[in-house]
Amino acid sequence: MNKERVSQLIKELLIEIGEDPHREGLLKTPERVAEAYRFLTSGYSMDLKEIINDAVFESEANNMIVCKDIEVYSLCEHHMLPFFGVCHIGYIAKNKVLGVSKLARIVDFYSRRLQIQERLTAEIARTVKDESGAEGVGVVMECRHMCMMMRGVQKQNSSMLTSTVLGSFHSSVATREEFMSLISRQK
Ligand SMILES: Nc1nc2c(ncn2[C@@H]2O[C@H](COP(=O)(O)OP(=O)(O)OP(=O)(O)O)[C@@H](O)[C@H]2O)c(=O)[nH]1
Ligand SMILES: [Zn+2]
Repeated sequence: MNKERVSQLIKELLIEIGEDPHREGLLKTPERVAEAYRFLTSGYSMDLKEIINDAVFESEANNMIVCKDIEVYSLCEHHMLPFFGVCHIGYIAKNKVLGVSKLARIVDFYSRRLQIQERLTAEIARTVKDESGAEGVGVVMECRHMCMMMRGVQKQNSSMLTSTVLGSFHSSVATREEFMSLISRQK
């Protein structure tokens, strides 16, 4: 991302919305916004191999591994407004487990981009499966979309639930139910 070019575009945007980019409070705003967008879209420039960093460990575990309530912050690709919530990931290992932080890093890799929630959910599931070699993966995400809250239809309390199930999570009702019951447990 060219920070100078983005700052210039934000300055022009400020003028178009009726603001004065020369007033004191806005002097550094174009640069701040450019920096914020650099972070919020940093997924485009991340390298998946670097993120995983070979943190895949031999394990005899062949039971279900679940990491729940991973925070998600993304931008909807239609309005470039935030959607945010939590992501739950489960997988059944096949002789290998992923470093647990890598699940959250995979979430950030795909969420720090312009997204729709359905694609984000599917990309996370596919990557967890590919990187861990798991026999099955389930991902459930629950998010609230600012484009539905602060504009448009203005619904403050609705949230969107998406899920992707692959391998044994797809073929076995019992596996899917075990996953759903684990992520529904109260702390
Ligand atoms: N399925 C899905 N839809 C999304 C997501 N994020 C935003 N949207 C929807 O994308 C749609 C875009 O609809 P349009 O009619 O083209 O745009 P709009 O006139 O701004 O729509 P409204 O939001 O209804 O005012 C809206 O229904 C949004 O709610 C997402 O992650 N998944
Ligand atoms: Zn939107």
